[in-house]
Amino acid sequence: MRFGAFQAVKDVSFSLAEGEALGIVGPNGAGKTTLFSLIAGSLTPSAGSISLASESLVGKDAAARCLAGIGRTHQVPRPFLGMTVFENALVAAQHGSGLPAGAAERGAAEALTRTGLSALANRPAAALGLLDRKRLELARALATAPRVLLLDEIGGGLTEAELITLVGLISELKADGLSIIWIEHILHALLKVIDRLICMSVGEIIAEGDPQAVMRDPSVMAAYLGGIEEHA
Ligand SMILES: Nc1ncnc2c1ncn2[C@@H]1O[C@H](COP(=O)(O)OP(=O)(O)OP(=O)(O)O)[C@@H](O)[C@H]1O
Repeated sequence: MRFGAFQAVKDVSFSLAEGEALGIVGPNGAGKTTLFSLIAGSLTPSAGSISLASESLVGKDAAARCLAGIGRTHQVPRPFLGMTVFENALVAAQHGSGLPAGAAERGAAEALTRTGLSALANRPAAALGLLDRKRLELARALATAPRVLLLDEIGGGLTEAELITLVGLISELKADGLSIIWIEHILHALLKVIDRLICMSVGEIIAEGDPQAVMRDPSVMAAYLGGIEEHA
């Protein structure tokens, strides 16, 4: 992926097994969010291919990829602030799940139950605190009925207790069979969930495999110059 002369993601190749949780770490500017945008279709790569369950996603825009099963949360939650929590989930279900009206409504309600937001369903999104905004960001992604869930630094800014809640929730989604790719700087939270870890640096994958082994990799330590938890 090029931004002018700058190549933000280059020669990155990996696969995700069904039901697998894959973590992605890497210093700021490594190209992690750009990679998500390439998968979700909000950026078009200058070269390369991507497929979901052996069906090519090349040429499909972000809306089509969402319908195909790519759900995404953003680093900074972007709810429709003037809408209620339920309306936010409903819009996501109506536009992203491909389900007929009644089923989309049930899907939205289920996403709120799943994320612990049912009691706040009629609250305006603008009134939510950070953890609930993160929950809503996740609920909106779940309401699109994803097969693959992309989580972009969903743990950032949360207290330790809030992180425990979030990790429990993501673990449940994984246990239900959802395939997950999670970009996260908060390593101890990430390691509780993931099966495999990729480390990116300067647009490339520099290590991949067993999470503990990746964290011990000298090239990963060098990329961080001093440790990941401190970096967060
Ligand atoms: N729209 C854009 N135009 C120009 N450069 C961009 C654009 N988006 C990202 N970049 C650059 O591409 C590089 C990778 O950015 P990206 O946001 O993917 O990194 P990241 O690994 O997600 O970082 P962080 O951990 O800080 O979120 C950065 O140098 C960034 O400045």
